[in-house]
Amino acid sequence: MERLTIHAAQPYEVLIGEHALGEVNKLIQDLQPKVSSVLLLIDEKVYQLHQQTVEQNLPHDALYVLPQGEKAKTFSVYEKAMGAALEAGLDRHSLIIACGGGAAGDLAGFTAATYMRGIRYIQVPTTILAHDSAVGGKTAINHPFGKNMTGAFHQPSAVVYDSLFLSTLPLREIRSGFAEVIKHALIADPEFLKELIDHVKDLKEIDESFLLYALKKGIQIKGEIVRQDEREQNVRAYLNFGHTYGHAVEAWSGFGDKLHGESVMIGMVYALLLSERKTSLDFNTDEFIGWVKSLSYEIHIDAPFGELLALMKKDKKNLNQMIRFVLLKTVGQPVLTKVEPSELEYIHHSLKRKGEIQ
Ligand SMILES: NC(=O)c1ccc[n+]([C@@H]2O[C@H](COP(=O)([O-])OP(=O)(O)OC[C@H]3O[C@@H](n4cnc5c(N)ncnc54)[C@H](O)[C@@H]3O)[C@@H](O)[C@H]2O)c1
Ligand SMILES: O=C(O)C(=O)C[C@@H](O)[C@H](O)[C@H](O)COP(=O)(O)O
Ligand SMILES: [Zn+2]
Repeated sequence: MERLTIHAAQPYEVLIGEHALGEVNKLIQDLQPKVSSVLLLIDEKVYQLHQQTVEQNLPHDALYVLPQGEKAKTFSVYEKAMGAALEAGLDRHSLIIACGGGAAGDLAGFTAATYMRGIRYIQVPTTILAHDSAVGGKTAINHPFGKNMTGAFHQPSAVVYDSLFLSTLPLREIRSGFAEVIKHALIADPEFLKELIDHVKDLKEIDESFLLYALKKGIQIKGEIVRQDEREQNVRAYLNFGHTYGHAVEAWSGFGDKLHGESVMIGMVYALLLSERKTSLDFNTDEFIGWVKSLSYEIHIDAPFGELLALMKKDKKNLNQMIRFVLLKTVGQPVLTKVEPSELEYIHHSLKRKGEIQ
């Protein structure tokens, strides 16, 4: 197990690797002010698969089981989680443990951010994707109008990322989660991207130690951006690479039909094609597309452009009614750029053509 530090205004540790869960008890005991009680909010599937491990390692006074995955990020589940916190009698020195993927983490984090105007929480991520979601303090629930439309910045007190959970992930979730690893490489580190392309030929067979290395690297990249800009006033927007079109795809498909990482991959390929037109991108996009297709990622969605545009018009990065996209000049050099709907429509059709070519 290793420890990384996230240098937010209030720094905190990420414990990552084998046996990290064994540290939770001590970690909670050491928190100041002393924790008065603990509510565990846990993804249903994770509880089913790992109940014994969870009961042994995550101390709690009350437990509330969340619906699986994205179904947890709704107003009605938020109300129920809040009710569970009230019923458990949490006070301002209580703690919430968020255990699950990004959806459970976002819902539990938002519950912690708003319970009595904010109590502490720790993240216990259980998916590959959650190397991203558990770190950085973005918490939220969805609205039919768009992803994460109600939320708060609220940093966890710690992140405990035990690799034991990853062994039960279905391939589709591995693929979805790995898209955010690729995102971290694209926005920050050409060497890392090269390592990913060289090592990862089949997502069913990623070497365990390489996976852990890649997750740590992703967390370090994200941590450095969060250090510079915790509340997305400037460079944090780069972490949103692939998410403008990606979130539209996710919302259009009803939150669940297309997974977050699957949608982000479509959004990243879209943003690369847009970069070719807007920034004279210095990158071999076709080679990249070949690689991600070989990993069985889809790179387009058959959705009407007008409906995706309406969703992109609600994106949180927009200013003064202008859609703003994170584009790349080259790998490791993102830039936030205003884009016209006509340019977006052109790329939507190019992407469809590329997506249809085998
Ligand atoms: N807050 C952030 O900074 C941030 C960053 C990236 C993504 N997100 C959010 O994260 C969410 C996606 O997270 P995710 O991909 O982790 O998906 P998820 O939380 O929806 O979980 C995916 C599925 O895997 C199951 N699962 C979880 N852990 C498992 C395990 N160890 N073994 C077997 N099954 C397991 C869940 O029950 C669910 O069905 C999206 O809502 C996205 O918006 C947030
Ligand atoms: O941490 C960030 O900042 C990100 O943008 C990370 C994204 O991967 C993540 O999906 C995030 O939830 C998107 O945030 P949003 O502000 O676009 O809702
Ligand atoms: Zn994301």
